[in-house]
Amino acid sequence: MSVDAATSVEQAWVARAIELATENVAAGGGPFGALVVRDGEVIATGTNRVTVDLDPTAHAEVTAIRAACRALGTFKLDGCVLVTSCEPCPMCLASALWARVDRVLFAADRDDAADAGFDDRAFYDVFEDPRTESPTPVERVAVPNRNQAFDAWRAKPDRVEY
Ligand SMILES: Nc1nc2[nH]cnc2c(=O)[nH]1
Repeated sequence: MSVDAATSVEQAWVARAIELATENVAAGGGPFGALVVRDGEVIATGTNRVTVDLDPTAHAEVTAIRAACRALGTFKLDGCVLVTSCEPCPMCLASALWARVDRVLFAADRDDAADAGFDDRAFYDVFEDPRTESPTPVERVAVPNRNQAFDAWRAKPDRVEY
């Protein structure tokens, strides 16, 4: 869907995410804000808390997803829309996938984030561009019991799947 096709309600959600992001800068956090919306209702909001909480995973989208899950008492956000001031980074996109949100709406993109000094685009390149090597080595270690935990999982009849 193109940005131009967004409804005025969606535009208002995005505007709120940008407002949260801007307020968060003044509060000492990163310039990112997000909302989780279900049936037109804002379930939760989130801002970037990386430097405030000393948590590199505390991106706005992740904090919004965590807050929404707490508010709804679930780990599944199907039926929800994640609205964010900036295109989700690979971690936030993966979080949205794991949360099973129905849609993601964003305002600024990875190039805008790069212009502001953030590595979103560089990290996308690690996943999307085969010529880009991961700056962090990721190496497999050969062990005979590599599937031990998966075997335990498959054998557990009352496992909670997600
Ligand atoms: N989308 C997004 N990108 C980021 N890059 C660094 N922090 C963030 C964040 O909170 N959200």
